[in-house]
Amino acid sequence: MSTRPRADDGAERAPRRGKVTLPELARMKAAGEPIAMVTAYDYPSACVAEAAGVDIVLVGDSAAMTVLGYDSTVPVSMTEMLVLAAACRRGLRTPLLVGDLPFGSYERSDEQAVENAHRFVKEAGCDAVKLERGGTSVDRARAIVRSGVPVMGHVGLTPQTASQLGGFKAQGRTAASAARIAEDALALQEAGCFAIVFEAIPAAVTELIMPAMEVPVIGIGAGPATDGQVLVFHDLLGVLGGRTPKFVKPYANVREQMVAGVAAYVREVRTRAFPGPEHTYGIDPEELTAVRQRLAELREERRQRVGV
Ligand SMILES: Nc1nc(=O)c2c([nH]1)NC[C@@H]1CN(c3ccc(C(=O)N[C@@H](CCC(=O)O)C(=O)O)cc3)CN21
Ligand SMILES: CC(C)C(=O)C(=O)O
Ligand SMILES: [Mg+2]
Repeated sequence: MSTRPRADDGAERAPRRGKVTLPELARMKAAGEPIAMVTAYDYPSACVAEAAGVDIVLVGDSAAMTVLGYDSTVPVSMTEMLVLAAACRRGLRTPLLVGDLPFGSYERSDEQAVENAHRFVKEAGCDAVKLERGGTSVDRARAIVRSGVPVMGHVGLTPQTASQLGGFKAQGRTAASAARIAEDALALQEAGCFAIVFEAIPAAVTELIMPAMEVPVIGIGAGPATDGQVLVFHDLLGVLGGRTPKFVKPYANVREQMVAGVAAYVREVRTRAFPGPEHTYGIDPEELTAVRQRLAELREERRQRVGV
């Protein structure tokens, strides 16, 4: 029947019909079916998202911190993002694939924004792109949509400009800040964004804005009122260890398992318990005799050449 990849724990939801599209996401919002989004940064994480039945995969610029080791999202380049996005594409069939435009790749002009959006589509096979903030980003979003590429907006805590926001801190905790978030979200919606991420916003503020939102809103630290949720792959699986944002729920502790696995390997290398016979190639005894003879001949030839 279905040739769709399946999670092997059997705990997965009902099989889905096919590729997730923009109309499908709009239908899910209208039907009140929550949208599940996760980040991915490479082929294995994309394969996991596919097998788990995720609706939207975001190649997040959080890659700067989760897989490249930077201490903010600012340094990651378009070139780096394209490598990661293309790897994700090769692991995905079903979810919508969104490329996160990195800091510096869309602010300069509509032309720059359209060019880099097209690179995500043409060079990495993305279905859509995401950009941060209101203000000039609203014009960039409009330009990219008009150029034929779907755009996801992102308001609230916008990590690319976190220094202007006082760091990685929740937003919308004053009337002025909450009103600004609402205005930015509405402007992005009017610019043609097919969905908007709300990040690190009080749940009560999200609830007040939601009735005005006609496109799907995907929350991360924005409470339960949104149309869907997104988390960073490495956070929800506990790949990294160390501090995680307040909104993260750890569903696994993969780092512990990875360290234990590598440590067990190191132990067995040192005790020569690995490799065992089952990891070792055999050879036909007659061939082995011929090998022995041939090596003896080579040794003899070498002795005569070099002397000794
Ligand atoms: N691994 C990872 N996960 C993320 O969700 C993520 C990144 N990296 N990198 C970019 C941003 C940074 N993010 C963050 C980081 C911290 C908080 C947070 O909850 N901060 C606390 C403490 C702030 C403080 O120091 O006062 C808060 O209560 O707001 C939120 C979002 C979200 N993004
Ligand atoms: C957390 C999501 C929304 C993001 O922008 C990222 O991972 O870069
Ligand atoms: Mg991002």
